Amino acid sequence: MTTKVFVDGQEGTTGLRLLDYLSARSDVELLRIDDDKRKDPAERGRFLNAADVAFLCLPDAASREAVSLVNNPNTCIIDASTAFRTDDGWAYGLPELVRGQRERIRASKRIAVPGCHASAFILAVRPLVDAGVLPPDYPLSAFSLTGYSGGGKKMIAEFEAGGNPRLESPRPYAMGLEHKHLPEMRVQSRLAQAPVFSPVVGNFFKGLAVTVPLHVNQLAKRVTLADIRAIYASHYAGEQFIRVAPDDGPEQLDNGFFDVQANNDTNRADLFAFGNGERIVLMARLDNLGKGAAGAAVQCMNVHIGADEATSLAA
Ligand SMILES: NC(=O)C1=CN([C@@H]2O[C@H](COP(=O)(O)OP(=O)(O)OC[C@H]3O[C@@H](n4cnc5c(N)ncnc54)[C@H](OP(=O)(O)O)[C@@H]3O)[C@@H](O)[C@H]2O)C=CC1
Ligand SMILES: CC(=O)N[C@@H](CCC(=O)OP(=O)(O)O)C(=O)O
Repeated sequence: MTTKVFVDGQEGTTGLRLLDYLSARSDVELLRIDDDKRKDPAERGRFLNAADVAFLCLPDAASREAVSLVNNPNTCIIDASTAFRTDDGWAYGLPELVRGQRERIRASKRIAVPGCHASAFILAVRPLVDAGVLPPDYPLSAFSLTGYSGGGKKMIAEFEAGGNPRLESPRPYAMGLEHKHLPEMRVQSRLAQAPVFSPVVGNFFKGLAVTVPLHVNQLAKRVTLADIRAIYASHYAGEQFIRVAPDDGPEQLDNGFFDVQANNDTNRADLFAFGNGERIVLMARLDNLGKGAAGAAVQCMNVHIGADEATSLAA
């Protein structure tokens, strides 16, 4: 039996990537809207209601509109936008979050795909909160290094047009400390307050790494780097898309340098703990268009329809 799939936002960065993943699949029938009607709400509504799975790869407002157009109770919506990620009526689309999350994704007809920075942050932080190491009221901060494809078509065009020397060096942004991923970071990590979060976009297409600094003497209990790696290994035991770095050796660091792009073209997230025993940084790395967006959306569909979770995805 094939699954009828519609991608609303098929011409955008995430939408095009999703179509790449899906077009090779024999278990999926892609419903394609005519290009000149792709922003026509009536036509979108027809396609959304004809789909078993509808991916929304749209700005938040257009996602909300798409949801309002769906009246078929069988249509499962998998939304890549920020609109519903902390909404109780939606399953958070991170199957590895905690035991039981896959069942939520399987059972729900409304699935919100996590933000790219948020995915990395939550994967690094949530296990330590659940293990009682990181107090929920710890004053966390974090920064993220990301490729420019995270900014969608507009930012890609700016970087690729060339001729702007200001885009050559890394650019910190969201300086008002109100980045749109803060609510999901707080809620899905079970923190009392949002972190001070500073993203930095660099002159490379894709790849993302979030860094979370910790003072060991401020934690609820003293832990070593090995303890943190063991907590990760236990939390993510059996997870094919999560890799826990076992040490800080040359496999993890290239002459002491960290490679932000090493997970590109995979759906994998790598987790690290570095430091000197007193001062620690947690790091999580992923492809912002893979596990950070389209890969995660496909993984959610695989879980929801009961397909092999790795179909179309590289670990
Ligand atoms: N890029 C990334 O790394 C990630 C993005 N996301 C999220 O995914 C969503 C899409 O992002 P991204 O692909 O980067 O964005 P893009 O700007 O690349 O693409 C958005 C697409 O939506 C189309 N669109 C806009 N309004 C409407 C409408 N009313 N009806 C139908 N189509 C519409 C746009 O059309 P047009 O081509 O005419 O502009 C465009 O093709 C966003 O919510 C974003 O937050 C999530 C995770 C990561
Ligand atoms: C470089 C850049 O601008 N990145 C985007 C994040 C893209 C993403 O994953 O977030 P959403 O799914 O919430 O869009 C940003 O920081 O807003």
